Amino acid sequence: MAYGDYQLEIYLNGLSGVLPDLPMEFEELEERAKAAMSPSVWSYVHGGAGAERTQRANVAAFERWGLVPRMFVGATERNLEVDLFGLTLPSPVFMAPIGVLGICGQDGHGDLATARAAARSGVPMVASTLSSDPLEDVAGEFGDTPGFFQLYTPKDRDLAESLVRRAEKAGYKGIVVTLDTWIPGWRPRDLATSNFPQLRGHCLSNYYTDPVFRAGLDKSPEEDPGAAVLRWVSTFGNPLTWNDLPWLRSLTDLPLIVKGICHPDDARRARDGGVDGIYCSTHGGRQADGGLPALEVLPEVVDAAEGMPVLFDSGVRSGADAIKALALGATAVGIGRPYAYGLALGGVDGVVHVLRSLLAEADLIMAVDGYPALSDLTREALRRLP
Ligand SMILES: Cc1cc2nc3c(=O)[nH]c(=O)nc-3n(C[C@H](O)[C@H](O)[C@H](O)COP(=O)(O)O)c2cc1C
Ligand SMILES: O=C(O)C(=O)c1ccccc1
Repeated sequence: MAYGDYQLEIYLNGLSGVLPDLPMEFEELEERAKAAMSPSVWSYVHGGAGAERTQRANVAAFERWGLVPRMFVGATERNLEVDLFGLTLPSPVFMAPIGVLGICGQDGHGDLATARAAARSGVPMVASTLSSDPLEDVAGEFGDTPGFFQLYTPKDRDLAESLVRRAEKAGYKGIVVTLDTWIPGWRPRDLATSNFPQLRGHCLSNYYTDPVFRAGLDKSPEEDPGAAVLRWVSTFGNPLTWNDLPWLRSLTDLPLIVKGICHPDDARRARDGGVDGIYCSTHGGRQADGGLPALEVLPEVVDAAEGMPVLFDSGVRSGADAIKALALGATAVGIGRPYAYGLALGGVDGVVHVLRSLLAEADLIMAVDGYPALSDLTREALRRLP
């Protein structure tokens, strides 16, 4: 079945009087998610760093590129399959790590719901270190869809190693190390309401179930939650330098992907340091304001990666956006906030709807514009607007 068939399914349902109960447009998705979320969760998910200029720039950057339509191609069959780290994925789309999925879901188990959506849609989830359910339970819901584990490298190296061992055992297919969040960025919205979910004990399940983390506590997190949170604060973010890359690399034989790379020199150095994938991202503008949009730096990062896979996120809101990132050289494109909104609105169904809609649009653009294969989507297919 082609991804674009979701369109026919929706129209046919309409003939029997059933209209989609989930939004078909991003603006409506956002609006309805806002109503479904508590004000604090909405602020945390929707907000970003500073005046949120980087966040807006990430989205706006897609407007500066346009795909050139090609005719007489007869693109009746599209192939969206992509090979990544020895896996064949059904599409070049994945769910970016989001550390508060637990509290986005209505039952407090949004990480599990997202993993179920991965199982149903075939779209891999990159599970965050910050999770309301342990990484083992999350992986238990993946079905046949591969999953990746995102590591926030703690200062305590034994804890880092323990988390990676657990991820390996649980069957994750790669480790994504996030480099841009060893310290939280300046977020005025959340500062104004002292809104930092982790400090209130949310989403720390991977730590609280970890033997190394627990061994560092006098009392268990159940007995003394306050002390456990303070221990988390003291170990959360390791300000890694290039000197730490050999150690990171030595942690696992799984594919190692570094997230937050936006400079070609950093991409080259990471490549030389033995990573398996580069993840170009500005963390959705949540960490630093006043920066370039991720899409702008993607081509130079791709060039520097010299054929190594480049994952991309930040600002992707539609199938059209995904197509542009792919044409600029991304191997796979990460969806962030949109699926968290889908989760808040409709649980597993909401996430699946957001993913299927995005993939349907991407597939239909490849059909309409005559680019039936991912390999047809090159920089030559795009024109830069003045
Ligand atoms: C609420 C929220 C929590 C996030 N938590 C994490 C996280 O735990 N680990 C991580 O690497 N990135 C995290 N990110 C960043 C995403 O992986 C991704 O880079 C970002 O959402 C992309 O921007 P976009 O959502 O605007 O497209 C988070 C993003 C959001 C919105
Ligand atoms: O909110 C985030 O984007 C995020 O990933 C994070 C995680 C821990 C501390 C600060 C930010």
